[in-house]
Amino acid sequence: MSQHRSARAAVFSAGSWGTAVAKILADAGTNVIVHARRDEIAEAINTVHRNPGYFPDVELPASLAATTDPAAALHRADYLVLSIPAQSLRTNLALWTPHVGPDTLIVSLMKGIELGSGERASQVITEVTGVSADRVAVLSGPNLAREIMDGQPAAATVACPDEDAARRFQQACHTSYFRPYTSTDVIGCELGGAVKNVIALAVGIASGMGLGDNASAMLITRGLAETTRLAVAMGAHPATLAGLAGLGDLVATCSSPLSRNRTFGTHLGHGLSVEQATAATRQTTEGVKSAEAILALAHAHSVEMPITQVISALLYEKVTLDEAAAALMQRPPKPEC
Ligand SMILES: NC(=O)C1=CN([C@@H]2O[C@H](COP(=O)(O)OP(=O)(O)OC[C@H]3O[C@@H](n4cnc5c(N)ncnc54)[C@H](O)[C@@H]3O)[C@@H](O)[C@H]2O)C=CC1
Ligand SMILES: O=C(CO)COP(=O)(O)O
Repeated sequence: MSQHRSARAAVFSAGSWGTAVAKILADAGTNVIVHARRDEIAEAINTVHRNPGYFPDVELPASLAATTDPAAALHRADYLVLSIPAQSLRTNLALWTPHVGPDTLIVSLMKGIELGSGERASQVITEVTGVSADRVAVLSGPNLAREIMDGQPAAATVACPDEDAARRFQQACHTSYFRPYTSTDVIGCELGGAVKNVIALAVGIASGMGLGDNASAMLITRGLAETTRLAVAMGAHPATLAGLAGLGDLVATCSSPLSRNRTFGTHLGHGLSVEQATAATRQTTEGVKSAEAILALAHAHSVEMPITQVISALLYEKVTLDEAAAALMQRPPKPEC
Protein backbone atom coordinates (compact mmCIF):
# COMPACT_ATOMS: atom_id res chain seq x y z
CA MET A 1 0.00 0.00 0.00
CA SER A 2 1.28 3.50 -0.79
CA GLN A 3 2.66 5.48 2.18
CA HIS A 4 1.28 8.68 0.65
CA ARG A 5 -2.45 8.07 0.67
CA SER A 6 -5.08 6.64 3.02
CA ALA A 7 -6.02 3.03 2.52
CA ARG A 8 -8.91 2.32 0.14
CA ALA A 9 -11.55 -0.29 0.82
CA ALA A 10 -14.14 -1.63 -1.60
CA VAL A 11 -17.09 -3.12 0.28
CA PHE A 12 -19.25 -5.63 -1.63
CA SER A 13 -22.22 -5.27 -0.96
CA ALA A 14 -24.59 -2.72 0.60
CA GLY A 15 -26.57 -5.10 2.83
CA SER A 16 -26.87 -4.95 6.57
CA TRP A 17 -23.33 -5.91 7.58
CA GLY A 18 -21.63 -4.50 4.48
CA THR A 19 -23.13 -1.09 5.24
CA ALA A 20 -22.12 -1.27 8.91
CA VAL A 21 -18.53 -2.26 8.11
CA ALA A 22 -18.34 0.43 5.43
CA LYS A 23 -19.33 2.96 8.11
CA ILE A 24 -16.73 1.58 10.53
CA LEU A 25 -14.00 1.80 7.89
CA ALA A 26 -14.99 5.34 6.91
CA ASP A 27 -15.13 6.42 10.57
CA ALA A 28 -11.62 4.95 10.95
CA GLY A 29 -10.35 7.24 8.18
CA THR A 30 -10.24 4.64 5.40
CA ASN A 31 -11.47 5.69 1.96
CA VAL A 32 -14.52 3.54 1.30
CA ILE A 33 -16.53 2.76 -1.78
CA VAL A 34 -19.51 0.45 -1.48
CA HIS A 35 -20.60 -1.76 -4.35
CA ALA A 36 -24.40 -1.89 -4.38
CA ARG A 37 -26.45 -4.11 -6.65
CA ARG A 38 -29.25 -1.60 -7.03
CA ASP A 39 -28.87 1.85 -8.62
CA GLU A 40 -31.23 3.48 -6.13
CA ILE A 41 -29.16 2.29 -3.15
CA ALA A 42 -25.89 3.58 -4.67
CA GLU A 43 -27.62 6.85 -5.56
CA ALA A 44 -29.01 7.33 -2.05
CA ILE A 45 -25.63 6.63 -0.42
CA ASN A 46 -23.96 9.19 -2.72
CA THR A 47 -26.58 11.90 -2.46
CA VAL A 48 -28.42 11.71 0.87
CA HIS A 49 -25.78 9.60 2.68
CA ARG A 50 -28.24 6.93 3.74
CA ASN A 51 -28.95 3.32 2.87
CA PRO A 52 -32.76 3.27 2.56
CA GLY A 53 -32.83 -0.53 2.09
CA TYR A 54 -31.36 -1.33 5.49
CA PHE A 55 -30.77 1.66 7.78
CA PRO A 56 -32.90 4.56 6.52
CA ASP A 57 -32.58 6.31 9.90
CA VAL A 58 -28.77 6.43 10.06
CA GLU A 59 -26.72 9.13 8.39
CA LEU A 60 -23.60 7.63 6.82
CA PRO A 61 -20.24 9.42 6.73
CA ALA A 62 -20.24 11.93 3.85
CA SER A 63 -16.91 10.47 2.65
CA LEU A 64 -18.59 7.12 1.96
CA ALA A 65 -19.25 6.64 -1.76
CA ALA A 66 -21.12 3.95 -3.68
CA THR A 67 -21.25 2.52 -7.18
CA THR A 68 -22.87 -0.36 -9.04
CA ASP A 69 -19.74 -0.79 -11.20
CA PRO A 70 -17.44 -3.48 -9.75
CA ALA A 71 -14.41 -2.27 -11.75
CA ALA A 72 -14.78 1.29 -10.43
CA ALA A 73 -15.23 0.01 -6.87
CA LEU A 74 -12.09 -2.12 -7.06
CA HIS A 75 -9.87 0.47 -8.76
CA ARG A 76 -6.69 0.78 -6.63
CA ALA A 77 -8.42 -0.94 -3.68
CA ASP A 78 -6.14 -2.05 -0.83
CA TYR A 79 -9.00 -4.11 0.61
CA LEU A 80 -11.86 -6.00 -0.98
CA VAL A 81 -14.36 -6.55 1.82
CA LEU A 82 -16.90 -9.24 0.98
CA SER A 83 -20.31 -9.30 2.66
CA ILE A 84 -22.84 -11.27 0.62
CA PRO A 85 -24.66 -14.53 1.40
CA ALA A 86 -22.07 -17.32 1.62
CA GLN A 87 -23.95 -19.51 -0.89
CA SER A 88 -23.71 -16.75 -3.53
CA LEU A 89 -19.99 -16.07 -3.01
CA ARG A 90 -18.51 -18.38 -5.65
CA THR A 91 -20.63 -17.12 -8.55
CA ASN A 92 -20.34 -13.43 -7.68
CA LEU A 93 -16.64 -13.47 -6.91
CA ALA A 94 -15.90 -15.10 -10.27
CA LEU A 95 -17.44 -12.02 -11.93
CA TRP A 96 -15.48 -9.57 -9.74
CA THR A 97 -12.10 -11.36 -9.82
CA PRO A 98 -10.81 -9.76 -13.07
CA HIS A 99 -10.94 -6.37 -11.31
CA VAL A 100 -9.03 -7.43 -8.16
CA GLY A 101 -5.54 -5.88 -8.01
CA PRO A 102 -2.41 -7.99 -7.38
CA ASP A 103 -1.85 -6.62 -3.85
CA THR A 104 -5.45 -6.31 -2.69
CA LEU A 105 -6.16 -8.01 0.65
CA ILE A 106 -9.51 -9.81 0.47
CA VAL A 107 -11.46 -9.68 3.73
CA SER A 108 -14.42 -11.99 4.33
CA LEU A 109 -17.22 -10.89 6.64
CA MET A 110 -19.30 -13.98 5.86
CA LYS A 111 -20.45 -16.55 8.40
CA GLY A 112 -21.47 -19.53 6.33
CA ILE A 113 -20.15 -22.80 4.90
CA GLU A 114 -20.69 -23.56 1.22
CA LEU A 115 -23.13 -26.38 0.57
CA GLY A 116 -21.71 -29.18 -1.53
CA SER A 117 -18.03 -28.28 -1.20
CA GLY A 118 -18.10 -27.78 2.60
CA GLU A 119 -15.67 -24.90 2.11
CA ARG A 120 -15.24 -21.92 4.39
CA ALA A 121 -15.51 -18.51 2.67
CA SER A 122 -11.74 -18.00 2.75
CA GLN A 123 -11.27 -21.31 0.91
CA VAL A 124 -13.82 -20.35 -1.74
CA ILE A 125 -12.00 -17.02 -2.12
CA THR A 126 -8.54 -18.55 -2.68
CA GLU A 127 -10.01 -21.13 -5.05
CA VAL A 128 -11.97 -18.65 -7.18
CA THR A 129 -9.43 -15.81 -7.29
CA GLY A 130 -6.23 -17.85 -7.22
CA VAL A 131 -4.75 -15.54 -4.54
CA SER A 132 -2.63 -17.11 -1.80
CA ALA A 133 -4.13 -17.73 1.65
CA ASP A 134 -2.02 -14.96 3.21
CA ARG A 135 -3.91 -12.43 1.09
CA VAL A 136 -7.24 -13.49 2.60
CA ALA A 137 -8.43 -12.28 6.02
CA VAL A 138 -11.57 -12.79 8.04
CA LEU A 139 -13.37 -10.31 10.31
CA SER A 140 -15.62 -12.04 12.84
CA GLY A 141 -17.06 -11.43 16.29
CA PRO A 142 -20.18 -10.43 18.25
CA ASN A 143 -21.25 -7.73 15.81
CA LEU A 144 -24.98 -7.21 15.42
CA ALA A 145 -25.06 -4.64 12.63
CA ARG A 146 -27.89 -2.56 14.08
CA GLU A 147 -26.00 -1.90 17.33
CA ILE A 148 -22.89 -0.89 15.43
CA MET A 149 -24.85 1.49 13.22
CA ASP A 150 -26.01 3.11 16.46
CA GLY A 151 -22.38 3.62 17.49
CA GLN A 152 -22.56 1.14 20.35
CA PRO A 153 -19.25 -0.43 21.45
CA ALA A 154 -18.18 -3.76 19.95
CA ALA A 155 -15.06 -5.82 19.37
CA ALA A 156 -14.07 -8.40 16.77
CA THR A 157 -11.18 -10.50 15.51
CA VAL A 158 -9.28 -9.93 12.27
CA ALA A 159 -7.65 -13.23 11.34
CA CYS A 160 -5.09 -13.70 8.59
CA PRO A 161 -2.13 -16.08 8.20
CA ASP A 162 -0.07 -12.92 7.45
CA GLU A 163 0.09 -11.07 10.78
CA ASP A 164 1.13 -7.79 9.11
CA ALA A 165 -1.91 -7.93 6.85
CA ALA A 166 -4.16 -8.55 9.87
CA ARG A 167 -2.58 -5.57 11.63
CA ARG A 168 -3.09 -3.35 8.57
CA PHE A 169 -6.79 -4.18 8.39
CA GLN A 170 -7.06 -3.84 12.18
CA GLN A 171 -5.81 -0.27 11.81
CA ALA A 172 -8.13 0.34 8.86
CA CYS A 173 -11.23 -0.51 10.92
CA HIS A 174 -10.28 0.68 14.43
CA THR A 175 -12.62 3.38 15.73
CA SER A 176 -13.71 4.76 19.10
CA TYR A 177 -16.63 2.29 19.12
CA PHE A 178 -15.12 -0.69 17.25
CA ARG A 179 -12.11 -2.53 18.69
CA PRO A 180 -10.56 -5.19 16.43
CA TYR A 181 -8.00 -7.72 17.71
CA THR A 182 -5.71 -9.75 15.46
CA SER A 183 -5.24 -13.51 15.12
CA THR A 184 -3.74 -15.96 12.66
CA ASP A 185 -6.47 -18.57 13.26
CA VAL A 186 -8.65 -18.19 10.18
CA ILE A 187 -10.18 -21.67 10.57
CA GLY A 188 -11.24 -21.06 14.19
CA CYS A 189 -12.76 -17.66 13.39
CA GLU A 190 -14.70 -18.92 10.39
CA LEU A 191 -16.04 -22.02 12.09
CA GLY A 192 -16.96 -20.05 15.22
CA GLY A 193 -18.93 -17.62 13.04
CA ALA A 194 -20.69 -20.27 10.96
CA VAL A 195 -21.63 -22.77 13.68
CA LYS A 196 -22.96 -20.14 16.09
CA ASN A 197 -25.71 -19.42 13.54
CA VAL A 198 -26.93 -23.02 13.82
CA ILE A 199 -26.79 -22.88 17.61
CA ALA A 200 -28.73 -19.58 17.49
CA LEU A 201 -31.43 -21.35 15.48
CA ALA A 202 -31.60 -23.95 18.27
CA VAL A 203 -31.85 -21.30 20.99
CA GLY A 204 -34.53 -19.46 19.01
CA ILE A 205 -36.50 -22.67 18.61
CA ALA A 206 -36.28 -23.37 22.35
CA SER A 207 -37.41 -19.85 23.14
CA GLY A 208 -40.28 -20.10 20.64
CA MET A 209 -41.37 -23.35 22.27
CA GLY A 210 -41.61 -21.49 25.57
CA LEU A 211 -38.53 -23.04 27.16
CA GLY A 212 -36.57 -20.97 29.66
CA ASP A 213 -33.07 -19.64 30.21
CA ASN A 214 -31.74 -22.95 31.55
CA ALA A 215 -32.46 -24.54 28.18
CA SER A 216 -30.84 -21.60 26.34
CA ALA A 217 -27.73 -21.81 28.51
CA MET A 218 -27.55 -25.57 27.95
CA LEU A 219 -27.72 -25.10 24.17
CA ILE A 220 -25.16 -22.28 24.20
CA THR A 221 -22.69 -24.21 26.36
CA ARG A 222 -23.05 -27.56 24.63
CA GLY A 223 -23.15 -25.68 21.32
CA LEU A 224 -19.76 -24.21 22.13
CA ALA A 225 -18.49 -27.69 23.01
CA GLU A 226 -19.50 -29.12 19.63
CA THR A 227 -18.23 -26.06 17.76
CA THR A 228 -14.85 -26.38 19.47
CA ARG A 229 -14.68 -30.12 18.76
CA LEU A 230 -15.19 -29.55 15.04
CA ALA A 231 -12.92 -26.52 14.81
CA VAL A 232 -10.04 -28.21 16.63
CA ALA A 233 -10.43 -31.33 14.48
CA MET A 234 -10.08 -29.06 11.44
CA GLY A 235 -6.95 -27.35 12.75
CA ALA A 236 -8.21 -24.41 14.83
CA HIS A 237 -6.71 -23.28 18.11
CA PRO A 238 -9.13 -24.02 21.00
CA ALA A 239 -8.52 -20.53 22.50
CA THR A 240 -10.08 -18.94 19.39
CA LEU A 241 -13.39 -20.61 20.20
CA ALA A 242 -13.27 -19.10 23.71
CA GLY A 243 -12.68 -15.67 22.15
CA LEU A 244 -14.70 -13.01 20.35
CA ALA A 245 -15.26 -15.06 17.18
CA GLY A 246 -16.35 -18.09 19.23
CA LEU A 247 -18.00 -17.64 22.61
CA GLY A 248 -18.44 -13.89 22.08
CA ASP A 249 -20.41 -14.21 18.88
CA LEU A 250 -22.31 -17.23 20.18
CA VAL A 251 -23.54 -15.31 23.23
CA ALA A 252 -24.48 -12.18 21.27
CA THR A 253 -26.32 -14.05 18.52
CA CYS A 254 -28.11 -16.51 20.81
CA SER A 255 -29.21 -13.75 23.21
CA SER A 256 -30.31 -11.01 20.85
CA PRO A 257 -33.72 -10.52 19.26
CA LEU A 258 -31.75 -8.62 16.56
CA SER A 259 -30.25 -11.91 15.33
CA ARG A 260 -31.91 -13.17 12.14
CA ASN A 261 -30.88 -16.75 12.92
CA ARG A 262 -32.32 -16.65 16.43
CA THR A 263 -35.49 -15.02 15.12
CA PHE A 264 -35.83 -17.65 12.38
CA GLY A 265 -35.55 -20.32 15.09
CA THR A 266 -38.22 -18.57 17.16
CA HIS A 267 -40.59 -18.74 14.19
CA LEU A 268 -39.98 -22.51 13.95
CA GLY A 269 -40.48 -22.85 17.71
CA HIS A 270 -43.84 -21.09 17.33
CA GLY A 271 -44.84 -23.80 14.86
CA LEU A 272 -44.16 -22.09 11.51
CA SER A 273 -42.87 -24.35 8.73
CA VAL A 274 -39.42 -23.71 7.25
CA GLU A 275 -41.14 -22.22 4.20
CA GLN A 276 -43.24 -19.88 6.34
CA ALA A 277 -40.23 -18.85 8.45
CA THR A 278 -38.25 -18.16 5.26
CA ALA A 279 -41.08 -16.01 3.91
CA ALA A 280 -41.09 -14.05 7.18
CA THR A 281 -37.34 -13.35 6.95
CA ARG A 282 -36.03 -10.63 4.65
CA GLN A 283 -32.32 -10.78 5.37
CA THR A 284 -29.63 -13.44 5.11
CA THR A 285 -29.98 -16.31 7.59
CA GLU A 286 -26.77 -18.27 7.09
CA GLY A 287 -27.46 -21.04 9.61
CA VAL A 288 -30.39 -22.39 7.58
CA LYS A 289 -28.19 -23.30 4.60
CA SER A 290 -24.98 -24.00 6.52
CA ALA A 291 -26.39 -26.56 8.99
CA GLU A 292 -26.24 -29.38 6.44
CA ALA A 293 -22.75 -28.36 5.25
CA ILE A 294 -21.48 -28.23 8.85
CA LEU A 295 -22.98 -31.62 9.59
CA ALA A 296 -21.17 -33.04 6.53
CA LEU A 297 -17.90 -31.59 7.89
CA ALA A 298 -18.63 -33.19 11.27
CA HIS A 299 -19.10 -36.57 9.60
CA ALA A 300 -15.95 -36.12 7.50
CA HIS A 301 -13.93 -35.36 10.66
CA SER A 302 -15.67 -38.00 12.83
CA VAL A 303 -16.91 -35.35 15.25
CA GLU A 304 -20.19 -35.61 17.16
CA MET A 305 -22.41 -32.52 16.75
CA PRO A 306 -25.77 -33.50 18.22
CA ILE A 307 -27.32 -30.02 18.22
CA THR A 308 -26.32 -29.37 14.60
CA GLN A 309 -27.63 -32.82 13.67
CA VAL A 310 -31.03 -32.18 15.24
CA ILE A 311 -31.31 -28.69 13.72
CA SER A 312 -30.43 -30.04 10.29
CA ALA A 313 -33.13 -32.72 10.65
CA LEU A 314 -35.66 -30.07 11.73
CA LEU A 315 -34.78 -27.82 8.79
CA TYR A 316 -35.44 -30.70 6.41
CA GLU A 317 -38.62 -31.43 8.35
CA LYS A 318 -37.53 -34.97 9.15
CA VAL A 319 -38.42 -34.59 12.84
CA THR A 320 -40.99 -32.63 14.83
CA LEU A 321 -40.10 -30.09 17.51
CA ASP A 322 -40.94 -32.55 20.28
CA GLU A 323 -38.88 -35.30 18.66
CA ALA A 324 -35.95 -32.90 18.30
CA ALA A 325 -36.08 -31.91 21.97
CA ALA A 326 -36.35 -35.55 23.02
CA ALA A 327 -33.45 -36.55 20.76
CA LEU A 328 -31.18 -34.10 22.58
CA MET A 329 -32.36 -34.85 26.12
CA GLN A 330 -32.36 -38.64 25.75
CA ARG A 331 -28.79 -39.04 24.52
CA PRO A 332 -26.77 -41.52 26.59
CA PRO A 333 -25.26 -39.98 29.75
CA LYS A 334 -21.57 -39.05 29.43
CA PRO A 335 -18.84 -37.00 31.15
CA GLU A 336 -19.04 -33.25 30.43
CA CYS A 337 -15.54 -32.94 28.92
N1 LIG B 1 -26.03 -8.44 9.81
C1 LIG B 1 -25.17 -8.70 10.76
O1 LIG B 1 -25.36 -8.24 11.89
C2 LIG B 1 -23.95 -9.51 10.48
C3 LIG B 1 -23.85 -10.31 9.34
N2 LIG B 1 -22.73 -11.05 9.13
C4 LIG B 1 -22.56 -11.87 7.94
O2 LIG B 1 -22.47 -11.02 6.80
C5 LIG B 1 -22.91 -11.72 5.63
C6 LIG B 1 -23.91 -10.84 4.90
O3 LIG B 1 -25.04 -10.71 5.74
P1 LIG B 1 -25.93 -9.41 5.84
O4 LIG B 1 -25.23 -8.21 5.33
O5 LIG B 1 -26.40 -9.36 7.21
O6 LIG B 1 -27.09 -9.85 4.86
P2 LIG B 1 -28.16 -8.92 4.15
O7 LIG B 1 -29.23 -9.83 3.72
O8 LIG B 1 -28.49 -7.77 5.00
O9 LIG B 1 -27.38 -8.36 2.88
C7 LIG B 1 -26.87 -9.21 1.88
C8 LIG B 1 -26.26 -8.37 0.76
O10 LIG B 1 -25.87 -9.26 -0.26
C9 LIG B 1 -26.58 -8.95 -1.44
N3 LIG B 1 -27.02 -10.21 -2.03
C10 LIG B 1 -28.03 -11.01 -1.65
N4 LIG B 1 -28.12 -12.08 -2.46
C11 LIG B 1 -27.14 -11.94 -3.34
C12 LIG B 1 -26.73 -12.70 -4.44
N5 LIG B 1 -27.33 -13.85 -4.78
N6 LIG B 1 -25.71 -12.25 -5.14
C13 LIG B 1 -25.08 -11.09 -4.80
N7 LIG B 1 -25.43 -10.33 -3.79
C14 LIG B 1 -26.44 -10.75 -3.06
C15 LIG B 1 -27.78 -8.11 -1.05
O11 LIG B 1 -28.12 -7.24 -2.11
C16 LIG B 1 -27.21 -7.37 0.13
O12 LIG B 1 -26.46 -6.25 -0.30
C17 LIG B 1 -23.52 -13.05 6.14
O13 LIG B 1 -22.59 -14.07 5.91
C18 LIG B 1 -23.73 -12.81 7.62
O14 LIG B 1 -23.62 -14.01 8.38
C19 LIG B 1 -21.68 -11.00 9.99
C20 LIG B 1 -21.72 -10.22 11.11
C21 LIG B 1 -22.87 -9.42 11.45
O1 LIG C 1 -23.32 -12.51 13.05
C1 LIG C 1 -24.08 -11.80 13.65
C2 LIG C 1 -23.73 -11.14 14.92
O2 LIG C 1 -22.37 -11.28 15.20
C3 LIG C 1 -25.44 -11.56 13.12
O3 LIG C 1 -26.24 -12.66 13.40
P1 LIG C 1 -27.53 -12.96 12.51
O4 LIG C 1 -27.01 -13.25 11.12
O5 LIG C 1 -28.17 -14.11 13.16
O6 LIG C 1 -28.35 -11.72 12.54
